[in-house]
Amino acid sequence: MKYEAIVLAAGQGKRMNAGMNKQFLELGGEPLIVRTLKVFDGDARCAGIVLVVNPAERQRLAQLLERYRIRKVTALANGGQERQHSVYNGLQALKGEGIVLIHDGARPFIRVRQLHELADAAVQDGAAIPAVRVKDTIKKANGLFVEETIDRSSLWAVQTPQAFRLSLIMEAHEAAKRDGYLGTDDASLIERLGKPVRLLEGDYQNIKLTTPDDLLFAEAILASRLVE
Ligand SMILES: Nc1ccn([C@@H]2O[C@H](COP(=O)(O)OP(=O)(O)OP(=O)(O)O)[C@@H](O)[C@H]2O)c(=O)n1
Ligand SMILES: C[C@](O)(CO)[C@H](O)COP(=O)(O)O
Repeated sequence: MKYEAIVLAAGQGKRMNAGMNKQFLELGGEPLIVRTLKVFDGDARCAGIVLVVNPAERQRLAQLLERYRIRKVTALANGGQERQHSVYNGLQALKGEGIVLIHDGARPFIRVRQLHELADAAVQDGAAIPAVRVKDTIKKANGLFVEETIDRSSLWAVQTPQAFRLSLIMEAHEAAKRDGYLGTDDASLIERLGKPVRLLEGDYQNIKLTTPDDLLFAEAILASRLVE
């Protein structure tokens, strides 16, 4: 079964501190956002991509799509103040049926195999997200003093793309908007409706480029993939 994708590129990249939206930073000679879009564009099961952009960067992104011959972007939607608002705007460009994969433009190392696993799981269960087991010991603190150590055996670090039945994620976003709820991912909007979200084993290499250190990790991942 095919799916549609929403790829988010409308952040500011403040934590990257690059003086520009991090989506335009070059990784192995190609802009980060291009690397991310290419994964979806090259997947036969991807029916179309809604790319969510800052209005001021619309033209620059449209030029990149032309230059790198990315053909599956069907719409450019305007981003919002927070990530959740950007996703909401992206959803408005889709019809309320089928499966949607919502992905951070800043995660270029997603594998096509995982896109398919997520889409298939969303067909079955309505909502499916990739996640990796937390490796560090996690402590809850009050200021700089430890309050407690959290049992990590049930803790997962969640990634994107997050896959949903379109009607379900639209309902969840409408409810969040109505209630003034702001989450840091899309699955949390489903959780608050009391509906199940399935976890799929993710990939530690599917990093989000957030701070300058992540550029070093990204170069290493890229180099390792060139020899695959
Ligand atoms: N209002 C927003 C905020 C974020 N994003 C996108 O959501 C993804 C994940 O967000 P994050 O890594 O936090 O990116 P930024 O918001 O760009 O970074 P920062 O918080 O450091 O400014 C990114 O691909 C970003 O472009 C978006 O489309 N619209
Ligand atoms: C959705 C997300 O990628 C899951 O890990 C993440 O929460 C988005 O990034 P942010 O830094 O929380 O905005």
